[in-house]
Amino acid sequence: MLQAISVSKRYHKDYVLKNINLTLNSGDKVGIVGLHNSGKTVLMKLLAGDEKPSSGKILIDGNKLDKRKIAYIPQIPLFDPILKAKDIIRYVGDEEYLEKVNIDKEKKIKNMSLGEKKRLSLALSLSFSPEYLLIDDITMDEESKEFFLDFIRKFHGGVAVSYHNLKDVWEVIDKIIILSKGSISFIGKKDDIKFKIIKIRNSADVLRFFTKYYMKEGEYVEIWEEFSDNSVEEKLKALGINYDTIEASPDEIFLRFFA
Ligand SMILES: Nc1ncnc2c1ncn2[C@@H]1O[C@H](COP(=O)(O)OP(=O)(O)OP(=O)(O)O)[C@@H](O)[C@H]1O
Repeated sequence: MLQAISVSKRYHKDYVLKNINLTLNSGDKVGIVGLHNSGKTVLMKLLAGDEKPSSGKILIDGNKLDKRKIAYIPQIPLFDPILKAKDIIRYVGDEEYLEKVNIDKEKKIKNMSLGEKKRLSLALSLSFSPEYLLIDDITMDEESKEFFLDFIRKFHGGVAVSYHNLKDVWEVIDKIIILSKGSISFIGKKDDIKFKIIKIRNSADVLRFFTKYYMKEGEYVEIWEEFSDNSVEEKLKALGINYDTIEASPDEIFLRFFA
């Protein structure tokens, strides 16, 4: 169990993370999403033990963080550009780990794509048999991205992957954390973030009855309702108003309510 307990982080006077509480259990696959500058990278660094919180604690199984239990893939891994993959892996293990991440041992860092550097970073951690995998951002070449998504699917420990949308990680995650300006604005299972959009052709009647809901005027009125809630639809039926219902995509929901 990797935990953040009341974690805040500030640089000088500015708080970039505020009172973060989260638990990553073995087997959890969590997508951490947020807009640019919402705090994803800082949170990953703290969970990985690369930086210390200004207040609060990061614990692993109730104890002080043990970095060897965590494979942390930074947003941009930094290696000496003149070295080859085999020179780097030599510090921690043998070249079999390079084969596991499909990296040519003779390839120089300066000739690697960002995705390849991230795969090399993973190879370094694999030698420790990590229990948790933290991947900061999956912006990378398609081959590397597919590699990481597949790795997440097969990994038995706990995974947290950060990104700026849910769509690209949706298939491999089962939980969601949304960061907004350094705070958690949503935490829950994938099923907890379901909304439907009820579309009604604009009419004075509809506006009169539903002023308290989130609406967009135009040709259609849109009313957003949580999936489990049927009160708007029941009211529309009672009033004899025709409507269509569509499911909002997870990213529409994230951007509209939690970003
Ligand atoms: N070392 C630092 N010193 C000062 N401010 C920092 C430092 N590191 C991060 N920040 C600030 O913390 C905030 C959150 O940054 P962070 O990189 O975690 O965002 P992010 O969600 O990962 O963004 P992106 O999607 O662009 O990667 C930003 O305002 C950033 O400028």
